Amino acid sequence: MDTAVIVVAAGRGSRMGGEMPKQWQVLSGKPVLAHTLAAFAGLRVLLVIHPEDRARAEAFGVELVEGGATRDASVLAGLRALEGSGVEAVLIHDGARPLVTRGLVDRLVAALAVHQGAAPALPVSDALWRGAGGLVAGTVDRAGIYRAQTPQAFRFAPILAAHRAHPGGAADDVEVARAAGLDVAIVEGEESNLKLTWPGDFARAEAILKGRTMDVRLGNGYDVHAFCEGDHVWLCGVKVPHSRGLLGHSDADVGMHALTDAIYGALAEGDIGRHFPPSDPQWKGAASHVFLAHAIGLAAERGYALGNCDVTLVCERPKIGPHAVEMQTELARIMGADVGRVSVKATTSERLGFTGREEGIAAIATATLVKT
Ligand SMILES: Nc1ccn([C@@H]2O[C@H](COP(=O)(O)OP(=O)(O)OP(=O)(O)O)[C@@H](O)[C@H]2O)c(=O)n1
Ligand SMILES: C[C@](O)(CO)[C@H](O)COP(=O)(O)O
Repeated sequence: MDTAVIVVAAGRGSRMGGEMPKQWQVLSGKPVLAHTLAAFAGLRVLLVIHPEDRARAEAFGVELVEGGATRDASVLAGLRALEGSGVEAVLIHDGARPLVTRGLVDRLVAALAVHQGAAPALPVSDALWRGAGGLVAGTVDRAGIYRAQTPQAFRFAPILAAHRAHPGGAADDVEVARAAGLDVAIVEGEESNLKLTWPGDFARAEAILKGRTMDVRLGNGYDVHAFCEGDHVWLCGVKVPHSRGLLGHSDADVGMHALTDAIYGALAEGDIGRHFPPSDPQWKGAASHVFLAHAIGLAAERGYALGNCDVTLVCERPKIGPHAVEMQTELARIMGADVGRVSVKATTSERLGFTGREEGIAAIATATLVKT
């Protein structure tokens, strides 16, 4: 199913307090929302913001839409913005839940194959009381009582219709869905997936992040393509005019192939040939962004985001320098990564060897993947 994510972040965080709304405050060195968005790397993300936050939100490089005065209104603004885009499923997530994991996201998406909705929750384990005037006034039966979390996942058309029909004031999107008669499966939530609500929650979140073990993977890739007749070459997603072309089963983008193999390498997942066999005619002439998007998507499925990558093109000509920034920008766009994490550079081989004789272009790439 074509899936998008709506991250609602238009609230003002009145219970948290502070100089700026909680989703913009710093948690372990970066804004809360930067943690939240990292969990959805590789997916289409729509960030619902307060109009006052537009300037700082633009730095994330995701689609933005302005929210409303209530959470319901903000979710509806996000759903409306996705209408007509072909999205079939949507995950609706609180920007104020920065510790969501990719594993939870995957379990929710899987549940949507059999249900109209799926949402994470944990059973209540403490006794529940009713209180009045500072005294215990009664006990509430906790059997079958759950603590609801987000992301809450739905098939797109029914949840849009449900939100349109709802009068407002719902606690969450599951309440809206159920009011419209949708079935919503309970998926096991995660204790760490807390919502930053009160001042003490930042310290809890910091402690959880510290406790998550650092898991960094490193991969390398190397590729070569020979020159042939032609008037341009594709390098790192950019069409570069040249007196020759590059020979290959796909578009022969040697830089993007090396980077794709570096990501597969970091995942111990072989190389492009394993996932897109050259013997398969459907990949003939394929644009190489398909391969790179697949590799980074596989990384995201396993819970990894790009740490950084570095591609070196080895050729006498064409000159790469004038195109390097455009190449970095294009690779970052395909991978849903910050452009500051993507490097493209070049070297000649001092006229030595096959690259020196201008028989072809070689590329090497390194990539790190970081567990989110
Ligand atoms: N008008 C609103 C209100 C809330 N939210 C978002 O909904 C999520 C959950 O809401 P909550 O924790 O209640 O956030 P706030 O409304 O910001 O907090 P408070 O109620 O303390 O003001 C948050 O990510 C928040 O930014 C939103 O997008 N639009
Ligand atoms: C949607 C939600 O996170 C589910 O637990 C929650 O209901 C929203 O937060 P609020 O504190 O109720 O506004």
